[in-house]
Amino acid sequence: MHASDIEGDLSTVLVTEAEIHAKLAEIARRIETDYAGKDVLLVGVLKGAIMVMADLARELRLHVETDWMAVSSYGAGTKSSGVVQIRKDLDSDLTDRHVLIVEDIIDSGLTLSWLLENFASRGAASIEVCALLRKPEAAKVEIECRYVGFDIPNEFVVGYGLDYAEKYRNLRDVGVLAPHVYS
Ligand SMILES: O=P(O)(O)OC[C@H]1O[C@H](OP(=O)(O)OP(=O)(O)O)[C@H](O)[C@@H]1O
Ligand SMILES: Nc1nc2[nH]cnc2c(=O)[nH]1
Repeated sequence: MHASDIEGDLSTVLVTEAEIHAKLAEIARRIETDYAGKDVLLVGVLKGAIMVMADLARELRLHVETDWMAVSSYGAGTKSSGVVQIRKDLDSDLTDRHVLIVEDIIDSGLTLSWLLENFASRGAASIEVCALLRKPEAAKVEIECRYVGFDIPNEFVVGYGLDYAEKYRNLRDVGVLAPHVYS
């Protein structure tokens, strides 16, 4: 069975692999300009950001370091609990670092709002956010996000790192699951 057969579980493809790669290339050019002459620390938020991190980092013609943070507010379901837990903290000291947080999605904004406040106390020189997807209609808090890939409708999406019950992260496109998957 080929991995792309799981694409059959999608009712709608919202963003294709090709669109994602074109957008990450655009964002990478902006980051190269904005951070010229600076060392950047890319902080990926596990697990959803694995694909964005891998593709964005390889697209950048800059020296970057990478680190990972694991936080969770979603558990196994499709609704944010609003309670953010640290599952894995950073290995790096953020003092005087130019930090670019790499996220797959901003939904309610609660995860990033919490992360930004947490990072602000660690002495970074700058903190910015890059998110591949954003759901404007779902925002419970406003997040200043310097680099946004796509604004999408307020629907639960999977693929390109985003899961449903830990599955579908390996889909190449981003889409909405068909109703039969939930039953
Ligand atoms: O804006 P919010 O409503 O806070 O949602 C965004 C967060 O939700 C997802 O993580 P999740 O907790 O599902 O963990 P995962 O990345 O390990 O799947 C996603 O990766 C973001 O971190
Ligand atoms: N898989 C998935 N995780 C999320 N976390 C916050 N929003 C979403 C979403 O739409 N899909």
